[in-house]
Amino acid sequence: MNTGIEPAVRLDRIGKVYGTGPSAVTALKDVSHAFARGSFTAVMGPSGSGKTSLLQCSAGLTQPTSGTVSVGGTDLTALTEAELAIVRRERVGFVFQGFNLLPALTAKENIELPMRLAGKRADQAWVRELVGRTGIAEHVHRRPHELSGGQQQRVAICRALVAGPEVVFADEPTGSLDTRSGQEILAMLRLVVGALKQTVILVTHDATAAAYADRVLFIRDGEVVDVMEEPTPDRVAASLSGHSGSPGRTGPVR
Ligand SMILES: Nc1ncnc2c1ncn2[C@@H]1O[C@H](COP(=O)(O)OP(=O)(O)OP(=O)(O)O)[C@@H](O)[C@H]1O
Repeated sequence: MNTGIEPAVRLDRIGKVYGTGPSAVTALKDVSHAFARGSFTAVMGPSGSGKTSLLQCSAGLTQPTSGTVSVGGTDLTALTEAELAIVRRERVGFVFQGFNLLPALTAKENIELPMRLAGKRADQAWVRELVGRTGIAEHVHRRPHELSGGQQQRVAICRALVAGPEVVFADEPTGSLDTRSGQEILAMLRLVVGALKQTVILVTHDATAAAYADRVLFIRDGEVVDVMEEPTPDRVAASLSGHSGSPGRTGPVR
């Protein structure tokens, strides 16, 4: 199962079709990609290109129509809904644009919530390390409305990491933040990848945000059309504008 070289997430020829008959919409076509452990990947593409579908299939939030998805060597497409729910709670972390913190709970209680829901106690040394690394240690007893947007997103990052997930999915995590707070959050995700060897998959529309990643997957019409290694904001922006014509491949599609 977990053989060291097994990627954090492997997509093998996944397709996703919503609906049936004449109204069917094909969101993903035959997508294959291996997300290496400890890597930071951005997923970019025009509106409706399939980014959210890719993320949802990869995270076990929805099943692909064809192909297989493995997280840490476990084939999610072979699991029951109850088994998938355990994978989502214990092996995958999520960070969303809207933070999704519970307003009645303190920051610390929000961070520890996934563990409580799993009937487990959060490892206090790990919680201290997370809040220390994300710079919110002195705010842990505040409730979300007493924190800035950037601080709330740091809390959400700690919550995503508390169970020691194999992969963290971040869907437009800076979408509701000002530029500076957004950059701090992206730097934080970068740090988490570097210091904690965490695997992060980031969906974004923003070339500057994508450039924090190790590589960028460009999606169009449900297909991976380009992979860029060591992206810079300028190269990402140029590649995005190039996609309105023929895609200029900058790396292998795996
Ligand atoms: N539940 C659904 N039922 C039917 N069609 C859907 C559903 N979810 C997504 N789609 C369609 O699948 C295609 C891909 O959608 P998806 O949300 O994955 O794209 P996206 O790249 O994330 O878009 P955006 O950047 O606008 O969020 C679109 O044509 C969309 O309309």
